[in-house]
Amino acid sequence: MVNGNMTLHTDKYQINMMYAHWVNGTQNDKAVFDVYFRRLPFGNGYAVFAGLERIVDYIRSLSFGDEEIAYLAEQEEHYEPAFLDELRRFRFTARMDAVPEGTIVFPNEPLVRVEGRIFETQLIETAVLNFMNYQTLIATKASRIKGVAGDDVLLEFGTRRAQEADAAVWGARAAYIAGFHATSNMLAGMRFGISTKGTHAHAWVQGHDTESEAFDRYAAALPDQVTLLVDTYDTLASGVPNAIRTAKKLEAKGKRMNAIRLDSGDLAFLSKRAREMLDEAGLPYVKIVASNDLDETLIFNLKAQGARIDTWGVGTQLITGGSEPALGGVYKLVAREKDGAYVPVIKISGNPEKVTTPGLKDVYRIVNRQTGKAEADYVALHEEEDVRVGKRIKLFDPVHPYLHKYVEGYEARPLLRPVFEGGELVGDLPTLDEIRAYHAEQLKLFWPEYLRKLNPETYPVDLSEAAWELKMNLLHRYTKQL
Ligand SMILES: Nc1ncnc2c1ncn2[C@@H]1O[C@H](COP(=O)(O)OP(=O)(O)OP(=O)(O)O)[C@@H](O)[C@H]1O
Ligand SMILES: O=P(O)(O)OC[C@H]1O[C@H](OP(=O)(O)OP(=O)(O)O)[C@H](O)[C@@H]1O
Ligand SMILES: O=C(O)c1cccnc1
Repeated sequence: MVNGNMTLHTDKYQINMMYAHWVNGTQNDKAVFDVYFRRLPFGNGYAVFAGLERIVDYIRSLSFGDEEIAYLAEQEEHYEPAFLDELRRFRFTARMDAVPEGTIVFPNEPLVRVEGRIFETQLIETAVLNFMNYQTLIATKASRIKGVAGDDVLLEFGTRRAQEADAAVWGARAAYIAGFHATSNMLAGMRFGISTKGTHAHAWVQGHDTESEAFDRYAAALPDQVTLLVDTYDTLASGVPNAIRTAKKLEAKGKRMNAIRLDSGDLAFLSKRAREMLDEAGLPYVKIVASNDLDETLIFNLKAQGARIDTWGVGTQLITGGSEPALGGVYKLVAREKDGAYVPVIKISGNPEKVTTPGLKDVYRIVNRQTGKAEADYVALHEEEDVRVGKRIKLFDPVHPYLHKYVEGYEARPLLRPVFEGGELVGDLPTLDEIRAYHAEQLKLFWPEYLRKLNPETYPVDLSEAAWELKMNLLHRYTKQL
């Protein structure tokens, strides 16, 4: 884990901009930033928002101490002593709103909104994105795996392959949010209260004269949690028969063996055959755990092949994001204070997807009262009343505005909730188990078409007419100036 003061866990350009604001006397001007991502990972139809708890921990501990100040002074001779004194007095006094962890989220909607002095709101960009991008990516991958595993047990085994310690520990938490049952990482277990599970490695078997001696000794040491790894030499010829013998000895002592673990070879064939052998030996209660570079595609295929696997141990492909190593979340300025009031700002790009949506905005989940299902997310300017009071609104696709419909009688659920006000945390954060339960509940809000793993339907994220017009007006203003 990155230990100690994380205040300098930021890009140098943030400190440079803070300095330039300070030099120009604009450091107290207010600014509004939106955090969002533009593209869903893994071809999935949704993402699972995670990372807020770490963001909150980080913000609450922000402070430039002697070591940080001395380092900055040494790094940049232009940083004047009075600027460094200002940093010493730094306190986070801004407002932050965010969607709760575990929320199902979509591209181009604000997930975190930060509003306050530019001096503070600029500093935190890097760390906020770092935490949110990684944890949201892993929670989303875990959710895909959970989606195919159904009620089977899912164990997070990734630590040894994670991109270093923080990723392992926070990744284990993200996986748990999305429905994993336990982790092998003891630090994650201790820190977050996630249940921990473990079998044994090949080294245990290799470290004995015979496989059966290894199994018996392990069972004698931990008789209530015996899961034996059966593939060190030959799964069907020696591993499973030896495990059966050990299970019978345990029965004689009034104990029941938990499981065997398969870690190589054809997992469908081996699990079916091992199941038969265990059943024939009168051990129907002994479960089968499988591991070996598993991901959602393999688990789906193994189930389709009729594999008799009860528990899936998933490591590398989960904790690293597998095919997608990063979520591309961004932190964009959407309004700034001018003459005491907010003015919306825009970032223009040749790529229409990269044009930002200006203004202080809220996002609502529009839920159909008849079906209880979410119809669209609706991004509106903060001052707009219609959606808040349930008036008729126009839902249209911002890329193809002619595709539209009107809705009324809906329920509009605000997604952004206050997290900090005046720099103070608003209320308690939910517990990890509350987050996990909330996430599972959230999934029921969506039609299965949006949740399927392969070629899901695109869930609409719409702009209000006012938000769309503001965007178009600013676009035209700046393109005309060019
Ligand atoms: N029935 C199956 N259908 C599809 N993929 C499978 C099946 N059984 C196993 N796999 C996957 O195939 C990949 C290769 O497994 P395999 O055991 O052949 O090679 P390996 O990992 O090199 O084995 P070992 O650990 O003995 O070196 C793994 O990701 C494994 O999960
Ligand atoms: O396969 P993953 O999803 O990453 O799950 C974790 C892997 O870690 C262990 O293997 P080990 O470190 O001994 O390496 P190996 O089995 O790949 O040789 C375990 O036996 C799993 O195979
Ligand atoms: O407990 C296990 O079987 C385990 C833990 C971490 C990695 N691979 C396997």
